[in-house]
Amino acid sequence: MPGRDREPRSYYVGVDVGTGSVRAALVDQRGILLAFADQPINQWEPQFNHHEQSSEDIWAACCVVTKQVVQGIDVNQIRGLGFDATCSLVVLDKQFRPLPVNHEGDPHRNIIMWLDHRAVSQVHRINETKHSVLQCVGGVMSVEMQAPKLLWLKENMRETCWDKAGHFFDLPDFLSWKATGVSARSLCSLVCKWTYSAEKGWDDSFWKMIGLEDFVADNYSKIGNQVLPPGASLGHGLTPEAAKDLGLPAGIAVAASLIDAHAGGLGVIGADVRGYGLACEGQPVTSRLAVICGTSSCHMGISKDPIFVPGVWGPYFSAMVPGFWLNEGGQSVTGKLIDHMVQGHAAFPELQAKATARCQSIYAYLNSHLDLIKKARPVGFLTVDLHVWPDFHGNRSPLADLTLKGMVTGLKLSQDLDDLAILYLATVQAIAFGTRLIIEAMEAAGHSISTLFLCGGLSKNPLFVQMHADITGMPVVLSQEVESVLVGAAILGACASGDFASVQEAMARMSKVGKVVLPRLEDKRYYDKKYQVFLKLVEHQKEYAAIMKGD
Ligand SMILES: Nc1ncnc2c1ncn2[C@@H]1O[C@H](COP(=O)(O)OP(=O)(O)O)[C@@H](O)[C@H]1O
Ligand SMILES: O=C(CO)[C@H](O)[C@H](O)COP(=O)(O)O
Repeated sequence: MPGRDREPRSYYVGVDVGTGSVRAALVDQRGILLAFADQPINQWEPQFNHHEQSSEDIWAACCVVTKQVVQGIDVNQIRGLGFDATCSLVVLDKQFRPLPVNHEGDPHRNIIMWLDHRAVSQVHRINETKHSVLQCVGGVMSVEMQAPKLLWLKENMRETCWDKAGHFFDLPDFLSWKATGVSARSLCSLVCKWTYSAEKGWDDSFWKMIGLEDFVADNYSKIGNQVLPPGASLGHGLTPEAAKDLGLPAGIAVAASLIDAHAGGLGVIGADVRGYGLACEGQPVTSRLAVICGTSSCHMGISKDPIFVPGVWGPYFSAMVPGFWLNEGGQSVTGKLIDHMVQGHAAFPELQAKATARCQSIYAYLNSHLDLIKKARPVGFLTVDLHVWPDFHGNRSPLADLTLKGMVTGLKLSQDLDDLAILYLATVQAIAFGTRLIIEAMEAAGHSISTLFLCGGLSKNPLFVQMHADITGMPVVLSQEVESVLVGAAILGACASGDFASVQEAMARMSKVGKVVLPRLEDKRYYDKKYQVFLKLVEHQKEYAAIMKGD
């Protein structure tokens, strides 16, 4: 279109803090990524099930990647900035300095990560209260939420942490505070991880009942008594100090944030699907399930009315798409489990050497190796006698049982590359069966889902995507921009800038279909049989536990 290039362009910066790395992108009004940068972040595991990070490290990484993506452009064209991050707990003292969350007293490590399971005893006691707030987390609170972690700090680190703490932030809210000096919390974090209700606010009786009456007494000032919808513009925008750190102009709009999975949901769920022949075309957006697959997988389904799904978090009002209720199913380790299985196998050094020699990622190599050994049958049939139960870090949904463990049946004496490749395949399939179980629970409670929208690091793996299509029997939509979580973060920045009237409008303009992967329906019988075995595995695991508990 003549003259179009001369129009001043508007850019947004999205920053996404995942478990393993920080990513930033420069995104335009059509949702196109013009620049991308990433940087790994430190994690500490001082003891089993304790996982910690550093808010200073993470902020420094945000600054590095943001500076990289805006290099060479006129920064005055940047209209807004949005953050998303994992729902980890950041602890600061009364002067906003990091406080240690560990007995070693290392103040650098002031974050209890989302996957930290130190607060098992606390979460059991919280669940025993049967308080009504638990109805909005699937009936059972997860050890990965904030209330049990806060109680752990009070009971285990009273003098060194609890008494000195001035501010407890969800990581996405910490980032928006750091950028603007505004400590208002996002409705997303508070509703999904802190038991806040969009309609009723905090429930004093819950905090008193679990022994954290301290928050009630000081009017929730340490955990948030000002709450804003995701995408709302914060204060006066980017402070001069943060602007210098990030390499952006002071005063640009900064949005109230989202948890990473929720940003992924915004990045994919609103795309225009016309012309792809999908069952969700012409149907309400509630027929779509966004699945954000990174270290963990999160299954985000929305509805017009609240739906209570046992073992699935929510219903949360307006926590992702404004005006809709959200249910969030999840698997605590998916990418992390695949990495664990592959890296722990005896043939891993051989795999690494061969992949490096071919300049391929280990996963691209494994996928081509499976193609080589599958012979005449479809690749998925290589696991006819090898089955995996994937809950190596407990089950988040729909069983909501953190005592569950991983299982593998069908092991042989071989340790070669074929063996590694087939174990990897069985693990990928087990994760997809876990998704099927979550979808069945959501549908039994009233959701009606026809199409999956995948994003996150694992959606770059074609085998992972195809197995999700084959095992759920649903088409999988992949976005035009692989880094859809960053598009979601940029949508927040775009909303805060005022360039779009609503999150829905920004979603419709900025998220786009890239590719559709259809299920191989001819393999359905085989996967139905494997699913039967999958369900038997957990049944048997429970039987074993009962036998061992008996006299
Ligand atoms: N190109 C790829 N092929 C296969 N797996 C990938 C690829 N890229 C990332 N992954 C996997 O995705 C997971 C990390 O996803 P990511 O979205 O980066 O996680 P997080 O947001 O938790 O940091 C890892 O398990 C990694 O192995
Ligand atoms: O609990 C979650 C969202 O509600 C996520 O699992 C958690 O934030 C980690 O995300 P990721 O796997 O992308 O690192």
